[in-house]
Amino acid sequence: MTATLEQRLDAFRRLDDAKLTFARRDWFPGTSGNLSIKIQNEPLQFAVTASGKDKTKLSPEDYLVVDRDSRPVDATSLKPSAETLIHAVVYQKFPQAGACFHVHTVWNNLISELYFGQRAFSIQGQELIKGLGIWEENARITVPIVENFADIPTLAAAIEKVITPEIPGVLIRNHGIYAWGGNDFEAKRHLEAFEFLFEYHARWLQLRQAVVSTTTN
Ligand SMILES: CSC[C@@H](O)[C@@H](O)C(=O)COP(=O)(O)O
Ligand SMILES: [Zn+2]
Repeated sequence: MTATLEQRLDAFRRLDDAKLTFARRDWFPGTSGNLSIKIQNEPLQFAVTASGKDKTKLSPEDYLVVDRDSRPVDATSLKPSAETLIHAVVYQKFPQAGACFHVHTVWNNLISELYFGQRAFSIQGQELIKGLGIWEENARITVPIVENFADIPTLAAAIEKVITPEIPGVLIRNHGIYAWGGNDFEAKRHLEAFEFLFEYHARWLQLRQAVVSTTTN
């Protein structure tokens, strides 16, 4: 069965909302980033951003519906995001995921490079960890980091290997983050929580260094 027109339009409208919200935060520099919302699991079909578009704008040619192999479901001149395969991997590994958002920010890039040696970034005792749906007191989370392979099937396979149901996101070294959730509301909340934690941690390191320098001089 293929997605109905109503389902497509609903997914496109939700993608418009998410896109404009993230664009206001400058989360799509240089046309980077891609977004998807799942329409159905069996067979997998999801709406995804078209490749190379200015994601700060809306146009009638922003999204298309693709299948598990990243192939457009309808005849179209639009090209799906170059990174569509990563969305497909997330939906196939976690059938309960309903939306997947990818942004490049300075903070997620800094954290991904700083902690690439450990292949993971960990943080503990931050209230915003609850934004990831983790409510235990003084929780510690660990976000996996993968190499930024230029070959997308290689990158998608590396991501597939490290993502877990506990942590709804993965960092790609000096590239960006993929975050997902049960629906677009939850994926947005997860993405915002991750970005807060990255920025907090990077700023904390800077501030701590500044304080150490002034007290030792
Ligand atoms: C223009 S730099 C970013 C791209 O190389 C890519 O990483 C990205 O996020 C956007 O690709 P796209 O094909 O538009 O979805
Ligand atoms: Zn990207």
